[in-house]
This record gives sequence, structure tokens and C-alpha cells, in this order.
Amino acid sequence: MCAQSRAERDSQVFGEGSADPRGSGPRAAATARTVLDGPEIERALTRIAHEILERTKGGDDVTLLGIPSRGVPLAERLARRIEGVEGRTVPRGSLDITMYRDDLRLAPARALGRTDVPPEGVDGRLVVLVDDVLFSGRTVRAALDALNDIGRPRAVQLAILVDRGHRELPVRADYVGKNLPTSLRETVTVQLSEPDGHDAVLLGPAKPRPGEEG
Ligand SMILES: O=P(O)(O)OC[C@H]1O[C@H](OP(=O)(O)OP(=O)(O)O)[C@H](O)[C@@H]1O
Ligand SMILES: O=c1cc[nH]c(=O)[nH]1
Repeated sequence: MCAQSRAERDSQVFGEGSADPRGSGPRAAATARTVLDGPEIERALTRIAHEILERTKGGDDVTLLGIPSRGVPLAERLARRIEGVEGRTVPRGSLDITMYRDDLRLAPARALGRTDVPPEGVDGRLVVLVDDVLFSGRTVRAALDALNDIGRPRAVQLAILVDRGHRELPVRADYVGKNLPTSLRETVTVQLSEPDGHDAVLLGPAKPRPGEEG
């Protein structure tokens, strides 16, 4: 069996020698199409917040941890929705996974994100990890390692805005905004008003491989 690094896979998906186009420049190619607009994202988050409350029976011991970068504002939005329903504060924070990535030695250096754990910590809590896109599952695997270094939650669940498939690890989301079948030659770009100025989920082509342009 051949284990493939993220860098190798990105070079196949985005073009050899290319940086992942999600990480630089405008966050979407001109040819990308919108698969979720702002109101649809809002409705999906409202539904997920209600699902979290239902499945955790009121969510008394729920802590939301967003994975930088866009998982963090998503966790904040979910926390506010739950607070709006329950009328109490929902602990939330962020969990940086940079140093836990399995391609650390292969991929270009990345800026560290921020880990910000609420004062209650995570011991004995039901931690809901929040991220924008679920793809290979490697980010979530890294998040579980990062969480393990912080404490011992009683359970961990996963909330995702877009599940685009193509898992490489046995990872499954508990709460999904949208299941979006994709090809490996496409990329999903999530734009959120907090960092990007507006909300949208775009599906566009990955950068063509060398020799395929034009
Ligand atoms: O399931 P995976 O294959 O790990 O892919 C999903 C991850 O990819 C994106 O993050 P990215 O590493 O591009 O960083 P970003 O959050 O800063 O955009 C996205 O935000 C997820 O965290
Ligand atoms: O298409 C993809 C794949 C991984 N992460 C993203 O944000 N988009």
C-alpha cells in the first residue's frame, strides 16, 4: 500500500509545483460556481446548532472548538445560535492543528494558528470540533491528536459545513451542512464574512496540471 502525502496529492490535484490555490490570492477561481450562498450557509448553521442541541440533550457539557482558519468563526456562529436557544453561555475556542499535521515535513511551512481553550478546559466535556470542509480527513485526525494533548473529553463529535468526500482515513462527521459530491479535480472554497467579507461556498476547478492549460 502506498501512503501519499498531502503535498504529493496537492501536486496531483492542483498541478505539480503549485501551491494549493485555496491558500493564496483570491479564494476562488473566476470559473467557480456558488453551491451555497449566504442565506443557505446561515440556514445550514441554524440546523446544525439545533441538531447539536437535540443529540446532546440540551448541550449542557458541550464545548465547541473551531479548527483554524475558518472553523473558528463557524464555531463562534454555532455557539451564538445555541446560546440564542438555550439562554446560557456556550464555551468555545480554537484548536490549532499545524504541528500535528502528517505532512509537516513535506509541505511548505505554514503559519501557526491559535489554540484558545475555554477556562473550563476539555476534561469530561463533549467537544464538538468545527471545520469548514471535510476532505481526506487528515485535518480531523490531526485535531484529535492536538486535543489529546490538551485533555480528555468524555466524547468528541465533528461538525462540518461541507463534506466533499474523498476520505483517506476513517473519519465521519456527526453534523454536516452540505454533502457535496466532488471530483478530485475540483476544489471547494469556503468564504466567510469574518475573514472574507461575505459568505459563500464555491466549487471550482483545481489548477490544471502542467501541459493541460488552454
Ligand atoms: O480533510 P482534509 O483533506 O484535511 O481537508 C480539509 C481541510 O482543508 C482546509 O484547510 P487548509 O489546510 O486548506 O487550511 P485553511 O483552513 O487555512 O484553509 C479546510 O479548512 C479543512 O481544514
Ligand atoms: O477542496 C478542498 C479540499 C480541502 N480543503 C478545502 O478547503 N477545500
